Amino acid sequence: MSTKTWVIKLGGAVLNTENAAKALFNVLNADQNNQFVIVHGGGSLVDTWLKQAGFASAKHQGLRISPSEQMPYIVGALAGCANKQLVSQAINAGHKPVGLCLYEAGVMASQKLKALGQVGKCESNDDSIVNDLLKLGRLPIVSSIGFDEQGNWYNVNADEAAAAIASNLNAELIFMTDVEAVLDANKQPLHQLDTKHIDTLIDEGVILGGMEVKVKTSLHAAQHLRRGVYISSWQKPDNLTALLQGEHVGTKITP
Ligand SMILES: Nc1ncnc2c1ncn2[C@@H]1O[C@H](COP(=O)(O)OP(=O)(O)O)[C@@H](O)[C@H]1O
Ligand SMILES: CC(=O)N[C@@H](CCC(=O)OP(=O)(O)O)C(=O)O
Repeated sequence: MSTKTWVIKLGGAVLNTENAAKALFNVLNADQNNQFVIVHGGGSLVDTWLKQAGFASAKHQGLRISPSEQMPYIVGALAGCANKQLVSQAINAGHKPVGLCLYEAGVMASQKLKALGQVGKCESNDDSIVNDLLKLGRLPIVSSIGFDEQGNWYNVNADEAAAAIASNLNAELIFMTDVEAVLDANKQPLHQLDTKHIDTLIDEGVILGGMEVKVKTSLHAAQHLRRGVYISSWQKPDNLTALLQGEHVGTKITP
């Protein structure tokens, strides 16, 4: 079997369940045929840190409005605490992780929309150290903090960050979130979704918030990568085992 590179995006809520990330890292340890890059969120940790610092935080279409004065807390939570909590669990599971942000992973950022403050969008380039780290047998764990050419920092949605890295690496892409699949209006899991179906479900308000960003980003990635992208749950490590073996678990977003 030829070696594939997989980008696995972990929703930040994985950090709220003790050792949930470690269980996923154990799955990766059992797979010697493939190589892996972890991209992670941490939205719930950012919520907590901003609240503790006395800031109100608002979202627009699933993206956190990120004023400059809040960025030290956002960067601290995502590139600092969340990243290092995952590094800690990866070491404990027997990996040799390296904590990175988008810059080292070869993804430059720029301001998405003035009204959103320091929210960044991804502008990929090739200057990445990820492949070098993979060759050294290291496990890259990438936060979604990005920089532009002037060194300004940005808060990038972690799903968009994962898609940009998967695109750079031409990798398989899995989003591990806190629900087993994208759910329909009756809360039943949807096994497959394409453009038309996604547009309808968003228009009907069935897919919203963070999931709206995730399905739109998945669709864009699936079109760019020309292959299916999966949304599944980190709550069951067996899901990850099955996905790595090519089984269909959760929702497959097709180009
Ligand atoms: N149709 C839907 N199916 C499943 N989850 C949905 C749907 N619409 C909105 N959501 C919400 O999206 C959440 C997942 O998005 P998000 O919190 O951004 O995840 P993550 O942090 O893993 O990126 C779910 O917990 C759920 O509350
Ligand atoms: C711009 C924007 O919305 N950034 C996100 C980055 C973290 C994230 O995406 O975390 P999850 O994957 O856990 O949701 C935020 O500040 O919450």
